[in-house]
Amino acid sequence: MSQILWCDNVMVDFDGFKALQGVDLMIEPNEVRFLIGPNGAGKTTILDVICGKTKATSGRVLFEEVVNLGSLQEHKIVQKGIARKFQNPSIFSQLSVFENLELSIRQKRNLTSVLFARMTGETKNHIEKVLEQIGLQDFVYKQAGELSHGQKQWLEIGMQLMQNPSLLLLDEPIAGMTGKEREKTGELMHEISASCSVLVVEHDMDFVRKYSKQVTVMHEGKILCEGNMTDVQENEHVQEVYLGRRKQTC
Ligand SMILES: Nc1ncnc2c1ncn2[C@@H]1O[C@H](COP(=O)(O)OP(=O)(O)OP(=O)(O)O)[C@@H](O)[C@H]1O
Repeated sequence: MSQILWCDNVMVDFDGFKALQGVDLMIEPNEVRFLIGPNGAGKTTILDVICGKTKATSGRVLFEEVVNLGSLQEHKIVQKGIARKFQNPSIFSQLSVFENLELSIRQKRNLTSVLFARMTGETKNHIEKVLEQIGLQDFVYKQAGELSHGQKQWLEIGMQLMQNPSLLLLDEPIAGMTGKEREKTGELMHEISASCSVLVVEHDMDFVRKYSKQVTVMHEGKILCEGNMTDVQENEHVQEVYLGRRKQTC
């Protein structure tokens, strides 16, 4: 498969305001792609279109080359393998780390049946693998509400990973984190990319510089440029419109 996601000429018009004006974006399997741009550039809107929260006015979003996401409801898009972690964690504070992960398994089960059902070995293995990935193996029985801010964010990433996504959308994942937590999150994103592409919206340029390979810059609802961080920093249009200056480095 040559690409996991293809946004093809996507337009979004909010009552006459063109938030996206023909966005073309391709994400490859196992890629970590950073999406940057000034406030109002359309970053969140493109994530909203991908996960079905907002419907494109025109254009297509193809997933795994064949599935047109535009025709699907949000929960169907999740079932197809697209997970999204929003900025504010939506963990269950009263439940343990383990229970939060168990609840996230992609199955049509309600809370009671999940808590009281006998767990298969496969499920346990999956939870253990995710616990290790997110570095919470020593906090299995800790109440989620008692975790640190960074740990809560990782738990929520883990909850998304329990669904075995092919594409994970992250919205400013390091906001409010300490230096060490940021580092761990950067490493985690690359670890995750072994099994899943990651599209991450981020404002922290130091973090982007450190952990990016490919960066897409958006401005006024369009893709301004793409490339590695060095290419992006040297691009005059980026310096002009994104950074508001010319011939300087970001
Ligand atoms: N539901 C809506 N109705 C009208 N305008 C909207 C709506 N949602 C977003 N917009 C506008 O669309 C533009 C793009 O917004 P978006 O949130 O995608 O930008 P962004 O790049 O994520 O910005 P930020 O970095 O500040 O979060 C903005 O001008 C915003 O005000």
